[in-house]
Amino acid sequence: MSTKKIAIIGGGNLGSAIAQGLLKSGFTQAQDIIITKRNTGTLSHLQELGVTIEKDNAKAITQSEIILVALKPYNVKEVLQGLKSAFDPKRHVLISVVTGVSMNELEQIVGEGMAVVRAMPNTAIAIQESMTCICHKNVSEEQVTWIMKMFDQLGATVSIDEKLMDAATVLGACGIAYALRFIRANIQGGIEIGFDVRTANLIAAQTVKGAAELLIREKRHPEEEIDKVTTPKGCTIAGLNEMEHQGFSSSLIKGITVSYNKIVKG
Ligand SMILES: NC(=O)C1=CN([C@@H]2O[C@H](COP(=O)(O)OP(=O)(O)OC[C@H]3O[C@@H](n4cnc5c(N)ncnc54)[C@H](OP(=O)(O)O)[C@@H]3O)[C@@H](O)[C@H]2O)C=CC1
Ligand SMILES: O=C(O)[C@@H]1CCC=N1
Repeated sequence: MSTKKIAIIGGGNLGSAIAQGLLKSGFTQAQDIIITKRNTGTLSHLQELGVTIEKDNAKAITQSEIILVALKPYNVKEVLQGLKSAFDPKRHVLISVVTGVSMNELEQIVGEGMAVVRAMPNTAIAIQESMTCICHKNVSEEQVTWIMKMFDQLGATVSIDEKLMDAATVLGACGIAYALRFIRANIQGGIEIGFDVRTANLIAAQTVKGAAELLIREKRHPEEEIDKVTTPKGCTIAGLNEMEHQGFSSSLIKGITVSYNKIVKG
């Protein structure tokens, strides 16, 4: 358990999910989390758990050591500029989960020499099942150890070069939406061939979980596992080939590159 106080600036979808994951993990106690947003009404579920809800960002920052910024990319610079005087490079570590804003840009806004971390988690962080990619600047060894320990409580963590952060955003953070859409399509198909929606949901989700676990636990390549399922002249290969004729893999690869270009080119 950590006693460092964490301020989450921007308690929206991801900011709240991080607070939930931190509480579930036991890494941080509710009294050591402050979460901010302007319309605080949506944070009552966290308030009930003992988290401090705050409208005043500067107050949250001065009361904390770890400042986790989960604002939208379009207002993060303006909001942080207004908070510059609240930041203390000797005391604070700034962790940004904001898409497309570099560590240099963040450092320029909050102050030269500030310990800056970029982390790219996904919304499964709420249940400690995130994939989080991390890079950092001006961060001491002790701070890195602490940060990795925190994110390790919230799922899997990998350190990457900052130049891969946009790619990490697409594959890991957007990726959860792509995976969910895949599951939804399976549910729709499952209903068409006879299942009620709840049963189809369970079968589709557990099947995807099992497939993922085979890759994660056994460190296998997908095609190695697919080969075990595709009986010659069987129904799996017939379905798979039809999916490929319809552009299944191609549509995913194209979607991923469009998503990436949206971050890089705007
Ligand atoms: N959602 C996701 O799955 C992921 C998102 N990200 C990144 O995380 C960031 C947040 O995304 P997401 O949570 O989806 O966005 P949200 O819009 O849900 O959250 C942003 C929050 O910031 C609050 N906010 C706006 N202005 C201020 C302010 N001046 N002070 C304090 N809070 C403020 C807003 O609430 P209010 O208007 O009430 O103030 C809002 O709830 C983005 O940069 C996104 O790119 C990264 C990975 C995954
Ligand atoms: O869609 C978005 O822009 C954000 C970034 C990653 C997930 N959601």
